[in-house]
Amino acid sequence: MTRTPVNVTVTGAAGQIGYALLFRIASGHLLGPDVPVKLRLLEIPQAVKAAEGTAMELDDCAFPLLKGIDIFDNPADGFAGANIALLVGARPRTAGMERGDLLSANGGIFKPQGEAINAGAADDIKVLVVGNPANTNALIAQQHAPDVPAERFTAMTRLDHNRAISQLAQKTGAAVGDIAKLTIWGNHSATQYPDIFHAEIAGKNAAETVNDEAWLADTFIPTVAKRGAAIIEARGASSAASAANAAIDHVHTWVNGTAAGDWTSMGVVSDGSYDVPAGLISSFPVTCKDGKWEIVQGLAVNEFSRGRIDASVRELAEERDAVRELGLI
Ligand SMILES: NC(=O)c1ccc[n+]([C@@H]2O[C@H](COP(=O)([O-])OP(=O)(O)OC[C@H]3O[C@@H](n4cnc5c(N)ncnc54)[C@H](O)[C@@H]3O)[C@@H](O)[C@H]2O)c1
Ligand SMILES: O=C(O)C[C@H](O)C(=O)O
Repeated sequence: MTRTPVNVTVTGAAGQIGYALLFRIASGHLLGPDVPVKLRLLEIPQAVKAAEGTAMELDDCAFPLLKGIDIFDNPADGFAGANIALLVGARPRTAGMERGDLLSANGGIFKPQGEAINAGAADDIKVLVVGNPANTNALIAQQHAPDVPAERFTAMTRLDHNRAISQLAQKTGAAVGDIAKLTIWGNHSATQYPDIFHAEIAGKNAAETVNDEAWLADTFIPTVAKRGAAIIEARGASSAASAANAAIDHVHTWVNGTAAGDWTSMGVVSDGSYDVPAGLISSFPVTCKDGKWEIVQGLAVNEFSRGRIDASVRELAEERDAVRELGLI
């Protein structure tokens, strides 16, 4: 049976994450080896020519699953009929820019994109926001798409999740595949909280296995939370291939489900679980099944974790209040 191709819109397609992402989507890593895709690349007018160059390279790969590439310079056309939308393009922070300026500049991008998704995306649209500040950009887009169920808007903390697994594997000598139930809570920022108290290494509790609270507080958490800045310092540019890989992981898990006995981390609209104010887009432990996510319930939150979750959630609330004051939501 021939499947109808899935329309995947990628914004910021000519950027560095876009370049690392598009070839993996086209080769079947996003949705699976049997799912044909059509790519819809959205860029600003000045970058359309570069996106055309990437499209030429995609053609040159002769990917059997790639059924078409269209390039747009406006959100209305870019999101028309989209089943999956990866919102990567964003305004980076430049020297001297205050947080309010950054939120305002990104509001100018994510408000019209939310409106365009509301107006023209497919009924089953799923949105992943990668562009920073990812959680608050997702909130802005979601608030401007009132006809789309709020749970379809998510923000990426899978890169943080993967980073934390890798750090824990290096500390313990475990295989990454043996690590499960790790959680990133809160914001995709330096306040995020990578939590190993419920994590397991080959079925054994990770925090008990590590048994080193000083390492947890002084090495593990800051290393994971500041990894983005460390990559920028080392590479002279922000993470690209690992960010693209995490975006692939996020959507693949959302669509195809979490493994039995495991969960993942996603920035999702809070329903008030774990005392995170309802409506904020915060990272939680989630399971996915049949294309839907659910927050893992009933985890005990100790004092160590509580203060760190609260601090990151406070930052999210401040960002929400700032974009509200700017009239962006
Ligand atoms: N959530 C995460 O874990 C994570 C990780 C890494 C990077 N990021 C963020 O992802 C974003 C993209 O990173 P990059 O390295 O690809 O940046 P980049 O500067 O290389 O590319 C961004 C692209 O977005 C395009 N763009 C800007 N405004 C647009 C708009 N309104 N519509 C469509 N396209 C637009 C630009 O023309 C550019 O081609 C940044 O905000 C970065 O901070 C997030
Ligand atoms: O682009 C950044 O500021 C860093 C990025 O979000 C990352 O976590 O690598």
